[in-house]
Amino acid sequence: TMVRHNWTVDYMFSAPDCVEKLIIAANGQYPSPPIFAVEGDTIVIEVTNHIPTEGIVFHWHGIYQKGTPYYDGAAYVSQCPINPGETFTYKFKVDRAGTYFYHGHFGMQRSAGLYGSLIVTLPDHKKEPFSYDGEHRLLLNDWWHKSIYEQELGLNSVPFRFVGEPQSLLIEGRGKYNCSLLPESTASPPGCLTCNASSPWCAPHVIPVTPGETYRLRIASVASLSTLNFILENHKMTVVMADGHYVKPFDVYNLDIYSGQTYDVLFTANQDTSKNYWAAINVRGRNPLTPTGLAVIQYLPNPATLLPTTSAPVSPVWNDTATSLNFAKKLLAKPGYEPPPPKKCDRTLVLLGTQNEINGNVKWAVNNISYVHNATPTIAALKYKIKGVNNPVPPPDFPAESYNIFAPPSPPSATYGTPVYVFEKDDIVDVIVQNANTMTPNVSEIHPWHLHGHDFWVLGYGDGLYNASRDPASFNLVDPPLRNTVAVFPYGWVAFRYVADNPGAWPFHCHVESHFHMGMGTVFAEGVRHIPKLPLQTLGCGLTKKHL
Ligand SMILES: O=C1O[C@H]([C@@H](O)CO)C(O)=C1O
Repeated sequence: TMVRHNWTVDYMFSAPDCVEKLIIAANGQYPSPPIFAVEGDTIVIEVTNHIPTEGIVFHWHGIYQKGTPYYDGAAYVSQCPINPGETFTYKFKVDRAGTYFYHGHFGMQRSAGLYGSLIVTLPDHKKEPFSYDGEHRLLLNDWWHKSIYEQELGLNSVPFRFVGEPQSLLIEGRGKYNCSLLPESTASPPGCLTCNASSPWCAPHVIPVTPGETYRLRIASVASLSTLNFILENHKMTVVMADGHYVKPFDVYNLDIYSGQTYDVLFTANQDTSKNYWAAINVRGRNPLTPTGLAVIQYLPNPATLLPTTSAPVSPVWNDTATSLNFAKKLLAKPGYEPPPPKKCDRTLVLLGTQNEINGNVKWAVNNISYVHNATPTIAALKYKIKGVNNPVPPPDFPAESYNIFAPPSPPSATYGTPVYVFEKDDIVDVIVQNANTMTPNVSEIHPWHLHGHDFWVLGYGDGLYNASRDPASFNLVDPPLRNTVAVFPYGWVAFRYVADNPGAWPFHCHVESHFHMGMGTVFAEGVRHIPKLPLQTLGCGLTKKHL
């Protein structure tokens, strides 16, 4: 079946947390419209860019794009941005049921609010290995009051101005900023809107449940910066899926979700029916300065306005990495439902992620290359053999086994580049992402790494510097979980395996919006000879014009 949408994308004033600001939205809706499809459907989205001043693209996060790598929606990797006034049609198949989402993938458009849910359900003749009575979507994110243009300028300024910790946390696009914290001068519109029950912006998101019934929550994080910890007050959750793949079910009272990840969890409304409860998110992984994001679990027939009288649920302390790692290690593939990985790899790539400095600018780099876009999309450069686009060729290997990951880079040693790691079609590739100290002594940050066009098996995590002769022996080759985004913990490494069976050019990057914007990413490509003819509408920028 074809699932068709027609979207017009524009700027819009919006106040998701009661404070008005500029956002980007499709069809004047925030979050942008949800897409519902059945496994095997073809999704057709006709997008008109109504923004007068900038191009846009849409990335369909977690969708393989087999045979349509040019519709992956990564600006300057898989296509030219859609110019102001242009109409562009995405057309791709969704081949695996699960909880997904989409978002803008040009500049920091995701942080401007350009995202929505993409829910793929099973066809009638297939059944989930679990049962439930109803379901709810929960798109989670962190929120700033500055526009992405001010944020972007700050990131590119000398001295550096970081985006800082978010002002609010949102659940399904709703949150509530503590307006009393705003300076007097900005407390009138367009600043803080009146926070009262009659203002639709200031009401929390509501999750209605019938007592006794079991619900599936489709949780997705599109956060710009924060690791979020999700809690259902008083309710136990059973984790059943991660990034659209079945896991061995296990119970939790809270869960960490990194930007770019999704979880499907089940819970039963089995608490005191006279009350409503909080669904909550807190920041973990960074010293939090942001109040808890809250939604209401409404036990019907209680009114949604019956707010819990309890205080906001509390998450494990932000820097308790052992708890995060413990949760990460509980995620194992459900046997019989997910394929195990191939037993051996053809190639191992070790990638070192560092914070760095280039001409006074704070940057992030992968193997000392800080990623910058080239005006010619990588997929076009590969397909049409346009030289000089993806440099350096070949991109560098891991700098040195003797690199000191426990100290700031010394001397800062990154350069700008537009690398592409090219693999043979069907190569089995192991990737080790090595974390290190930032420019600040004794600081190493969490990074959620996302690969386009693929899922990968998460083979293991380790502390300190990866040891190629010792560590592979510890890899889980029996039941590692499949996913598209995985966190690397402070001063540690993460290893995953994937099969390069999807001809195309696929970004591999930190899903923290500012970090990717500051260069923390690279591109993998495979099966270059098999890349299909590129639709004209994806071209028309950089040297592709000359080529055409
Ligand atoms: O990219 C970042 O920059 C700051 C800090 O490292 C320098 O101000 C921070 O916390 C980041 O995640």
